[in-house]
Order: sequence, then C-alpha cells, then structure tokens
Amino acid sequence: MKIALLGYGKMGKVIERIALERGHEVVLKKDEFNTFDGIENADVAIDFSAPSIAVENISTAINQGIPVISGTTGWLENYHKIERLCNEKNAAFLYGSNFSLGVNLFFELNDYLAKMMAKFKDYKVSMEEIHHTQKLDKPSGTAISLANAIINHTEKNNWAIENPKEDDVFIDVKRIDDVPGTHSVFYNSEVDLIEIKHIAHNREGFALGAVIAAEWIIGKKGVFSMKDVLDLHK
Ligand SMILES: NC(=O)C1=CN([C@@H]2O[C@H](COP(=O)(O)OP(=O)(O)OC[C@H]3O[C@@H](n4cnc5c(N)ncnc54)[C@H](O)[C@@H]3O)[C@@H](O)[C@H]2O)C=CC1
Ligand SMILES: O=C(O)C1=N[C@H](C(=O)O)C[C@H](O)C1
Repeated sequence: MKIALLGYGKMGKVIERIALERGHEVVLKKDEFNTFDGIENADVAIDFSAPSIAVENISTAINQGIPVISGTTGWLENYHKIERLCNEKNAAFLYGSNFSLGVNLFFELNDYLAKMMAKFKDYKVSMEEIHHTQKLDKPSGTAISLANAIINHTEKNNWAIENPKEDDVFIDVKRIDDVPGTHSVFYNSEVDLIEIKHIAHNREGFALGAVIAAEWIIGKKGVFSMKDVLDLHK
C-alpha cells in the first residue's frame, strides 16, 4: 500500500522503516518544511505529528477521501469535529492513544482491575506516566485513556495532574531523558499496594501497531479504534 506519513519525526521514521520492511511504499513525508502535494497518491495516511497540527493533517487526508490512522496525542478537544467530518465524507478514521499490542492488553487489564476495585473503598487509586523530555503534551494520551476507564468504573469524575480533588484520579507526570513511555496504575491502602505497570522498551511496538492498523483500515468506512483492529471484545 502507498502511505502518506503526516509527521516525520521520531515516530514517522520508525513507521517508515517498518512499513518498507512489510513491503509498503511511502509516497509523502509531511513535515513543517513541505506541503501536502502527493497525498492524492496515497492509499492511507498515518499521522504522528504534533498537537497543534494534527487536526489540519487529519482533515486534509479525510477531505481527499484517504483513510487516516492518527497516533498524535494532545488534540482530543477536537475529536468530535474529526468524527463528524469523517462521517460527513463517508471516510475512515482511527485514533489510538497508544498503538502497541502490550498497551492495548494493558488497557484491558486496567478496565478489569478498575471494575473489581470499585467496591473496595479502602484503596485509593492514582497513576504515574513517565516520558522523554521532548514530549509536548501532558498527561500522555495513554494516561488519559487509562484514567477515563477508571472514571467509567469508579466514583472518580475527572483526572488531574496537580492539586487533585477527592473525586479526581491523580496522574503524576514525570519527564526523564529518553524514556519511550511508562505507565503505572496504583491502588494503595493502609496495609498494601496493588500496582500494574507497562514499560515500552523502545518505539517499535507503537510503530508496528500503527502500520498494522493502516493495513486493516483499507476499504473500510467509519470511525474505529485499536479494539476493532485487534478484535478485542469479540
Ligand atoms: N499513539 C501512539 O502509539 C504514540 C503516539 N505518539 C505521539 O505521536 C506524536 C509524534 O511523536 P514523535 O514522533 O515522538 O514527535 P516528534 O517531535 O519527534 O515528531 C513530530 C513531527 O511532526 C511534524 N510536525 C511538528 N510540528 C509541525 C508543524 N507545525 N507542521 C507540520 N509538521 C509538523 C514534524 O515532522 C515533526 O518531526 C506525539 O503527539 C506523540 O505523543 C508517540 C508515540 C506513540
Ligand atoms: O510522546 C510519546 O512519546 C508517546 N506518546 C503517546 C502518549 O501520549 O500516550 C504514546 C506513548 O506513550 C509515547
């Protein structure tokens, strides 16, 4: 398949290598120094760019009728706008806060644990996310997905990265050089601590997941998530 890479930074480069290894072709590497010229030749667009540019990248591809995979985080206040555009244009769009298989399994584990812990009020839930110092958004998109699942199943109503209120899930955000992404969920009581943790060793898992999602979305119409790609919940 012919791929337009929207964003050609740390992730765009790993995605390019994995896509070429899997026999695909890259027809556009869009960054801040060029235009969308050539996007019309793509079968699919993969957006790993920046919070400020993601909506423009995704809308441009959808308006051309090109299916889009987006892994960019930090733009979700505009998610419904993109969802509407996708439906209006009868196009295909898939956002994932994290494309790695490991994190998507971790999401399932987090969901199960949150459901189970909801009735054990002695345990206080909190989270931690650690990423490299170049990351633009906080908390991470993955941390927001994890927190939203906890909010769905417990009496928590929101998440907070500072001064948490009683009904907030506190997310402790840490930035340390070269950390690809570490997420932990804690349930702490007076007597013990339950912790679940995912550590990405590198960016390969994110990139492979994005290419697999791009292969999967060809020929489909609608708004999807990684649950659809991985056939979880079926
Ligand atoms: N969903 C997932 O599995 C993952 C998501 N991410 C997210 O993907 C995004 C990109 O991550 P990285 O590649 O590490 O970042 P990066 O900073 O290394 O690369 C971003 C690229 O976006 C493009 N870009 C930035 N500003 C632009 C502008 N104003 N106009 C046009 N192009 C622009 C440039 O090509 C830049 O190199 C981030 O939002 C990050 O949080 C990162 C890893 C995994
Ligand atoms: O910016 C990153 O690097 C990452 N971003 C995603 C996020 O915000 O959750 C996914 C991964 O943790 C790496």
